[in-house]
Amino acid sequence: MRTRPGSEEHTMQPVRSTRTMGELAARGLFILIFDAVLSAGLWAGLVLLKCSGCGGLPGVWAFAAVKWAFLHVFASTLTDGKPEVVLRRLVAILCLLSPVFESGRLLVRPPSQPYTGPSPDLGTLLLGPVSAVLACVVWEKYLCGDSKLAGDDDKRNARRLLVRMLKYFKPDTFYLIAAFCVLILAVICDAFIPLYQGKVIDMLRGQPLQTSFGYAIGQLALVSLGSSLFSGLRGGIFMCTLARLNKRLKHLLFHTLMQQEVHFFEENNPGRLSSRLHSDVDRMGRTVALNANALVRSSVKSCLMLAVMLGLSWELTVLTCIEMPLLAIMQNKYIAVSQELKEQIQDCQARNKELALQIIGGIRTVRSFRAEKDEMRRYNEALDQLCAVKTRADIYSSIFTLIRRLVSLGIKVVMLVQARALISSGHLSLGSLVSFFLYQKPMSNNLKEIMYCFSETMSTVGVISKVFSYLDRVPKWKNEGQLAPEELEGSIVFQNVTFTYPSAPEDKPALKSVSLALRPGKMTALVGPSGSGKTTCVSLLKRLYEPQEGHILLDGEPLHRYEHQYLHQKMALVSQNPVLFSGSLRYNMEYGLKDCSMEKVEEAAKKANADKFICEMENGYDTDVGECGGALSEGRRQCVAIIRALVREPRVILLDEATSRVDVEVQHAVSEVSPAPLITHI
Ligand SMILES: Nc1ncnc2c1ncn2[C@@H]1O[C@H](COP(=O)(O)OP(=O)(O)OP(=O)(O)O)[C@@H](O)[C@H]1O
Repeated sequence: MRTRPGSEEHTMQPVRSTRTMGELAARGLFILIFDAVLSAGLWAGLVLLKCSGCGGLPGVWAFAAVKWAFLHVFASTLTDGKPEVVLRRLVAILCLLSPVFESGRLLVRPPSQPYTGPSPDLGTLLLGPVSAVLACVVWEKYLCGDSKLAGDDDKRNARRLLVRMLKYFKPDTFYLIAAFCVLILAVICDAFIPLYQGKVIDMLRGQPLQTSFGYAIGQLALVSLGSSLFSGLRGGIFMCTLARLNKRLKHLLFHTLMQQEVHFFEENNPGRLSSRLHSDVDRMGRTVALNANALVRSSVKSCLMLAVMLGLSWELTVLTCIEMPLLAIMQNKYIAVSQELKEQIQDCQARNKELALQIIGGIRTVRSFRAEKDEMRRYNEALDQLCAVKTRADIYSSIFTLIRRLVSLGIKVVMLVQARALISSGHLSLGSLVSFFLYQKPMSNNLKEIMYCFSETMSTVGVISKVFSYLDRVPKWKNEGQLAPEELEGSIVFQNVTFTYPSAPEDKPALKSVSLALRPGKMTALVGPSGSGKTTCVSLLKRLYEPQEGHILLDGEPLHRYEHQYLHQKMALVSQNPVLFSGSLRYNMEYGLKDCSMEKVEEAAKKANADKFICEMENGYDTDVGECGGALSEGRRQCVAIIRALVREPRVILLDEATSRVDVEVQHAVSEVSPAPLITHI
């Protein structure tokens, strides 16, 4: 299997290891000294120019921006142009602390009191660097940790996988453009609904003209109608695009699976492959498409709402916005933990599904050994494991929800206090406050949705990577050739063939330097004790595996030079346990043949002495064989498999203990009609 995209990056030497902690601390100290020099320079300048303040809050923000640029250049010079993340973080905190603190001071001051600007006392000057260093140390030591570099690689990897996933939407570009246009129209209408609601409320308080009241109601009705119409259209187009993507991806994955060598299916059991094909493809398409939709919708809506909210009250907007970074940090931590748990849940679910399939599929064996209780216990244990992981995930989720709600509640209380002050000072009308609150809930929902989309998309990365690893898998077998001669004699030669099953140890070959020749038109029997390699010879002839050494020649040409379809038509196999597919007898008999006439099928059935029992069946050749041929006896299943081989008119027929359960007449008939049968297990 190919390596995961981006996995080569894990071999990169982390920057941190090349620079010691001592060096980092020294660089941090230099940055702090330079910051102190810049701050002292500002105050000295203000004193010399005899300025009473530094230009109010805009001045504080402007100085912070200039300081950021200077400190960043200084940090780059110290680190050969590549400052560590921790140093960049230190610079950012040093520059942001003062303006954020001053903005908060301006917000919580009583409206009657004028804003005085920052004061140059020693305590305030020291507080900035000390809190910045503390914040960086806590972040590095307890929140970020050594896993950060690996995390960066994972994120890069995730981004690459998501970009690749988005490329699969290319054939639906037209649908997507239409969906996003309608989405933006829906969002614009949505964003203006609370504003018009507030306007209508303000009009209810005064004595407005009938016409202007009707006009306001009309505007509200119009945006509401637009919102409903465009939202419906958006949903419809997105779902349609998603269905098309799912179909494409499933087809592609199924096609890739069909190309794989037999050993791949021995390594990956059918339950897991089926789950990848159905649940995982569905999940990855749904997550990426719906999250892209939600992300764009929420982002556009948030920007529009933010603009309207700033217009209503910038003070309340700033308070609303404080909630965001806090929630983002918590969400980030939660994603890291929940992602791991989600993967564990998926693995447990896949195992349980597999176990149930195995037990139900083998119910006859289970019953005949009276092993129901054992199997119930096994399944119960598997369910307990799943339950334990789910409980852990639920506990983490509850703790996260609790903390998130407490933070929101605290901010809401501060907002109410500020709103009261603004209304009493006449800076805010009641209608505007109602509008603001009508915006606030959807705004925070939008932000939550953006964060949720991010975490949900990240948690699907594991699933996407597994599906892509199957899509990228290069089958480990030789490409088929083009040889398809009209005349084929059917002589087979094994020349010094050595073969070890891929899953077996290398020193345990199933065949070792085997040489044999099968002459055309003659019956050859392979006889040997159990495990001596008779079935292996047949599997190699059918190219289910490739020998590691030696050659198998058909009419003097290596098998892989023959065209796939041709080879399997000329060399038909009836295996030990023939597999039939759900459907009619006829469907199973002409399986894999494009234009097979009924006459051919009947002729083959007659040759195998089976037409009598088929005609006796209720619907003759159209009789349903049940799931995997379960409605037929084992002998009849073998008969159908023999007819399936004969209908191909093969030059060589391989009977791998294929007539063990059929009547002597059938056995005789088969050996008579087969041009060159190779019979094993006689
Ligand atoms: N899919 C497989 N993976 C690994 N080893 C295998 C596999 N199939 C068979 N073997 C091993 O290869 C050897 C030859 O097996 P094979 O089935 O060819 O023997 P056989 O002569 O047909 O036996 P029997 O008469 O019991 O059917 C055995 O040791 C068997 O355990």
